[in-house]
Amino acid sequence: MRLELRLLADVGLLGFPNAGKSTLIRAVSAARPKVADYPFTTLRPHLGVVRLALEASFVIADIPGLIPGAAEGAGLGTRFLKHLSRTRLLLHVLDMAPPDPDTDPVMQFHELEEELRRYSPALAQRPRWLVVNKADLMEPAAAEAQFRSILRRLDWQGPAFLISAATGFGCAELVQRIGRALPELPPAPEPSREVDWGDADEGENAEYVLEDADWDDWEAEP
Ligand SMILES: Nc1nc2c(ncn2[C@@H]2O[C@H](COP(=O)(O)OP(=O)(O)OP(=O)(O)O)[C@@H](O)[C@H]2O)c(=O)[nH]1
Ligand SMILES: [Mg+2]
Repeated sequence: MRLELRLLADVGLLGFPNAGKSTLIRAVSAARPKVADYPFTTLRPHLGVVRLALEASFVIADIPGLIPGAAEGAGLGTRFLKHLSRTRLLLHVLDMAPPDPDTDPVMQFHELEEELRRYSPALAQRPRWLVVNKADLMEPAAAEAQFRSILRRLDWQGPAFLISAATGFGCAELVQRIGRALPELPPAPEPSREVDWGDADEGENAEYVLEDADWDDWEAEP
């Protein structure tokens, strides 16, 4: 048996490095993960509490970015995705204006989705909203046109938001919509087995999970 610590969050952020996940969690919560213009700034998960009106709140998790090949361990791999296993909603954060003109946000979307599917088909089925970030890098009309073009090329049918995590544009509407949607979303799946460790050091937003045994590790009795 293997003992794992998992963080508990309602909403998880998914995206390539530099998409602006940490900037977004800083914009909507008191969490202060580091933000920088190089990939893999975030090296471990961070939780932020988003406070809404009327005492309501939800917890959002920022995890390290994923890159193509993450399922085989490229970059920081996919192991941090386990912290999203109990979320009820995923936000797929896309950089709408990557610095390299050859980088296509729609291609990046498909690449990340592929890594997610390879990690866990169940997690890939979880409700996922599209968050198109860095709107401030373009004139408003151009940003809107680029947003529409991304949605059209993805044939995106679900909720989608044009935001700027840097200026806060669109962020209030995003968190309000999340707050309204969460009560309607299916509950997070229960882990197979849980261990009650009382007041574990990691606080109320963590749980220990006993993973099923890998029987290949066991030797047969003589
Ligand atoms: N102009 C602009 N820059 C942004 C915005 N959001 C993030 N950035 C910049 O993009 C870079 C990456 O931002 P981060 O928030 O660190 O990105 P991340 O997705 O957390 O990256 P990793 O931790 O490496 O996965 C930083 O230089 C940010 O200042 C935005 O809305 N507009
Ligand atoms: Mg980050």
